[in-house]
Amino acid sequence: MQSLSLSSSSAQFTATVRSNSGPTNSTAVTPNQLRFCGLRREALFNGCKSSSSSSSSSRLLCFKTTRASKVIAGLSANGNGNGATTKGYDYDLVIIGAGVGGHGAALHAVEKGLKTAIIEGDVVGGTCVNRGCVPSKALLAVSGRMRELQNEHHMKSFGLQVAAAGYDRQGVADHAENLATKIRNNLTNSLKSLGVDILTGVGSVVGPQKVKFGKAGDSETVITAKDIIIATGSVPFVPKGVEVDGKTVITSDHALKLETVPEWIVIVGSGYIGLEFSDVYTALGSEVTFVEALDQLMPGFDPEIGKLAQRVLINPRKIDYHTGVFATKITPAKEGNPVRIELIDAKTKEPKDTLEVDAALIATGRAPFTQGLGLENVNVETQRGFIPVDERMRVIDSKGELVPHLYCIGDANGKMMLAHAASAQGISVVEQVSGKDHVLNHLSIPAACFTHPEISMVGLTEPQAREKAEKEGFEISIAKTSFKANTKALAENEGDGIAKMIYRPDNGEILGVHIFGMHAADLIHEASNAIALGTRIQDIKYAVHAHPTLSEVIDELFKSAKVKSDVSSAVAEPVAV
Ligand SMILES: Cc1cc2nc3c(=O)[nH]c(=O)nc-3n(C[C@H](O)[C@H](O)[C@H](O)COP(=O)(O)OP(=O)(O)OC[C@H]3O[C@@H](n4cnc5c(N)ncnc54)[C@H](O)[C@@H]3O)c2cc1C
Ligand SMILES: NC(=O)c1ccc[n+]([C@@H]2O[C@H](COP(=O)([O-])OP(=O)(O)OC[C@H]3O[C@@H](n4cnc5c(N)ncnc54)[C@H](O)[C@@H]3O)[C@@H](O)[C@H]2O)c1
Repeated sequence: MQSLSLSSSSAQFTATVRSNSGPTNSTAVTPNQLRFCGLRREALFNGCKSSSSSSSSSRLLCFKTTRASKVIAGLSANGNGNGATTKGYDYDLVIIGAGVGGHGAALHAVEKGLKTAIIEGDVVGGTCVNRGCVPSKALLAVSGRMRELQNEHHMKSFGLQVAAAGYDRQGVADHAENLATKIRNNLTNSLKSLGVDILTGVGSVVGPQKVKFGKAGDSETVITAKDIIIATGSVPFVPKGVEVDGKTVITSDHALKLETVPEWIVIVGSGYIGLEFSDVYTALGSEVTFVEALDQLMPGFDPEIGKLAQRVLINPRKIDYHTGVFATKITPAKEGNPVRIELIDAKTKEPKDTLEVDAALIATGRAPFTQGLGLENVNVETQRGFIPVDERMRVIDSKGELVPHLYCIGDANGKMMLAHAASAQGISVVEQVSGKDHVLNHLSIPAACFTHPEISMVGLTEPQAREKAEKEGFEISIAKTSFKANTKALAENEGDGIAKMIYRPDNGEILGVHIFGMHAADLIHEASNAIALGTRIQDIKYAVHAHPTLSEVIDELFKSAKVKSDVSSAVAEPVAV
């Protein structure tokens, strides 16, 4: 059971308010009162299965003060910090959780002139910055280079000779940690410089437009806000029967620290995390075995892209796999015995195999971090832990009605577990609370897997588009282009790759775009922006792309589509200049 209270007896925690409108709002804190509590994330969010182990990045910076509520009153009365408060409330907007979702919302709120506070129980930046996107991309930057340097054939094709490539594990781990620290500081400073009040402690909802934060019990502070956003994120999901010890059976929280590079590691789950870590581990010399519950690897991707990705990212590497099986019991290595993994058939549930390996990474999805948020005080029941919301991120109560002034964004609502989706949802909510209706089109949000080469996508997969077309009675067509025909890709000796577009030939609407190839993660935005802005193929195909660039792969994709009524609405009459 999760509960948002402190259990560590050594932990002395008192809440405070840091007003960031300037360095001088001391809010009863003097430098000698500032100290590290030495609390791990688990201690703060007691019982939560986040499995973070102790590190500077997962410690809580806490301040000793007992004057928090006075400070709040002072802030409101003075109109100190960002914006001017709506009459009768301490803040216009209070956000619980300073991950990328909360951070994006806070920045936009200040731009809109809202007096804003953000409550954080751990460190600013949340999963993405401290235990997700940021450190993982640092490791992937290393794996990309290692892979290239180790590929003698690839190097020779450029006429290059490279001596055997090697790496220093601690150096690689430091690169990831340093990057996380840098980005965390950047995020914190951006909040401070805009005058967002960072309130340290565990936040929860105590009633309509009312939030408390701090240590559960004696030193909590209640604040009021015209609007409240819950942005409390997620933690690794660990299936029943799996014993995580943080050393030999690990989640991404541990893997990102790269404390070891096991000779043989099983990765349970071949989604984003599994795939990205397979890229890292194999580049650093590990052998990988995937265990995937569904019948194919990478089940979340467009099947055609998945197949090609398997040919390039899995088959030629030191990777084997078991599909259609569940890992039901995983026991960490102890007393000289290896990690033991018991597999059952996903359909018949019959025992299938037992693997004995050096380590196992559990990459079976993420669980929302929503317990202990006081949702019962506003009559909200979670669904498998996720907070139910409508298309405007407005929280829905147990009777199916909207809870006024309460929103939930990011991983905690489960709509799309991506950093930029969390932030975009936050911005959308701020637009609404500032008086402008806004609905985010989730089908225009791109996603990318940062393997070498990368995979990216936006909108529907081909099977999803076919299903929709059948239901709604329209035709779909597919266009494809290859990186093999692209000058820049060939100059880089990176011809492995395709771009695929699913579209409506009757009106030129783009339904989905999927790219596998060099820099696919950067290339997808032309398509995602087109979908977001409602741009049709017959218009975008006239846009000019620099030569020679990888983006010509996408240019060719648009140009090769066959739209029946090929009448451009955007191409203006020729103008003499
Ligand atoms: C290994 C890995 C790699 C990833 N890579 C990518 C990627 O490349 N691109 C991408 O788009 N996404 C990636 N993601 C997903 C991305 O990290 C998440 O989608 C994103 O972090 C969600 O943001 P959020 O703001 O909803 O929640 P979080 O980032 O989880 O932030 C929630 C914050 O709320 C705080 N909090 C929770 N409860 C309370 C409370 N009661 N009171 C106060 N504070 C509280 C937490 O401490 C945390 O700081 C990755 C995830 C992982 C695990
Ligand atoms: N580059 C990125 O944007 C990026 C990178 C990492 C993570 N993420 C986000 O983090 C979230 C979590 O990533 P993830 O890879 O853990 O989840 P995921 O949902 O992408 O993949 C989980 C995989 O595990 C399989 N699985 C689940 N239970 C299993 C079991 N008991 N045995 C065997 N297989 C099992 C599922 O079938 C699925 O293929 C994702 O939603 C993703 O959006 C994004």
